[in-house]
Amino acid sequence: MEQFVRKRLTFLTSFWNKLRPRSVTESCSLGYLGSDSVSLNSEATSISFIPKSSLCIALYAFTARSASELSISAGDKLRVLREEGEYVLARRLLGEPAMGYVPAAYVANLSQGTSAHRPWYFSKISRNEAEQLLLSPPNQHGSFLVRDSESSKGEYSLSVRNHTKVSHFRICKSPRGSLYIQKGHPFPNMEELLAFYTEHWKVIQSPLLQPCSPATPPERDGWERPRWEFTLRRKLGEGYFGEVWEGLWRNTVPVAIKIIKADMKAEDFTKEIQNLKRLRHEKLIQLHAVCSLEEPVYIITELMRKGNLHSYLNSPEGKSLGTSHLLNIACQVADGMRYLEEKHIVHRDLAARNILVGEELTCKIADFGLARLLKDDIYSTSSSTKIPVKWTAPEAANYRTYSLKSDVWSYGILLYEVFTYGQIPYEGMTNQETVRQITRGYRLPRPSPCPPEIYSIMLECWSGNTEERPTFLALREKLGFIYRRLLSSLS
Ligand SMILES: Nc1ncnc2c1ncn2[C@@H]1O[C@H](COP(=O)(O)OP(=O)(O)OP(=O)(O)O)[C@@H](O)[C@H]1O
Repeated sequence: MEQFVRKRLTFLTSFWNKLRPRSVTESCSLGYLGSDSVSLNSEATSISFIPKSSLCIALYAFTARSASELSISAGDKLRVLREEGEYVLARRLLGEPAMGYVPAAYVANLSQGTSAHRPWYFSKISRNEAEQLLLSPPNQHGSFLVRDSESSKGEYSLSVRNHTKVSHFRICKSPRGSLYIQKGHPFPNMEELLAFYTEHWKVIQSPLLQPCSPATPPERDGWERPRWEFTLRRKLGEGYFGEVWEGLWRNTVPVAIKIIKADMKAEDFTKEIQNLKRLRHEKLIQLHAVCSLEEPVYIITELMRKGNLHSYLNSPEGKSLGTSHLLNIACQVADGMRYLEEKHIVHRDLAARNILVGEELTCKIADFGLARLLKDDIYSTSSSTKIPVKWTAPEAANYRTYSLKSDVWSYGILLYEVFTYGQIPYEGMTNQETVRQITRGYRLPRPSPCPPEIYSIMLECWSGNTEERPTFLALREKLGFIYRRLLSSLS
């Protein structure tokens, strides 16, 4: 009834307000949802009537990458419905009604006072954090912030950068609520206190020139996903960087999840991630996502159900493959390598153990941990990275000079693995012996199921003269031709 009369008989508003003052809850939540021009003071009032954690402001712009995410602009007001890992589910309060996930680090709780209207208020940061922030770019001499005092609850501290140092001033609160730095010089609110010391900065010998800039947003790119989206199902294997699990993405998409060991150096595995991010080809393992903002880091790639090619060739299913299937595998790997060749990327660890097998004999190249972009067609390393000697060309094993031609040598060894159903090359020989024999001109013998035509390709790959080794483009064409000819002879 009251609502009806208020709405219809607006000229009686002042009378109604005297008779039955409107409830604060009602007016505040309406103000919040319906207007963009809510001042900080009115926010402060409304916050006490709506669960504190739910009202937030966007600190940075974020562009949604999927239908489940919400694009926001810096300054947008949001209602956070729940927190999920590194993301929050939020509803935009103004403009087009929209809801979705945004990174938690991109929003700040309004009850903590972070607001476009009080850019100098940094609420819960510590004295040390304040110093670090003020002393790092883009902050400079005269940058300042107000934070909650660590030692006196309910009071504040003013931190000001003075050239290369930071000075801190306690802002005390009198029993009547006024604020002061110097006893006997109170101000009714923080704005007035700061206005006074901005003008009379000499009193504190620290000029207040500009509010502190917040830290730049944490680096995120389109690959970063919240961890809760992934569930681990079954351990598939283990490598140098950690365990690999079969898992599900959002309970629907099957994926492989590499869980990086906590003691791994970030620079080592980030190389693999960077390579996966910039390469895309149907014969290269596809990166789906990463969870890299906290440990353990997850690298999520497509799931190849039949595991690595070396184990697969040794399995009953692998052992039953005929020559045409083996040739098909060889063609797929050559195709993936041709793509890397085109991009001037040297893999450095091409071997059957680093090829993954999926349904219908799909093969994809994996393990880009050692892959490098070639500057002058040759990559030299002085580091003593563990070398898979039996797969490595002599010039790379002896002098650490890697090139696409050393990958071609490794490809020849991979052909040998394929046509021997996963036998170890140079079986019974040590690494040292292998290098010695190779340098003397020894080459692996032709495996019995291997057609002479394919064996002569292997020998070309193992030419001592790098120039005489074929390119991957030539290998793909030659093997493709032999494969098609074989298929037509079978049909
Ligand atoms: N995407 C995937 N799909 C299915 N199985 C996988 C996938 N990635 C890895 N695996 C399995 O997990 C095993 C370990 O993989 P991982 O890449 O960690 O190590 P690796 O290739 O054996 O060697 P390295 O120590 O050089 O990393 C692989 O041999 C393979 O069997």
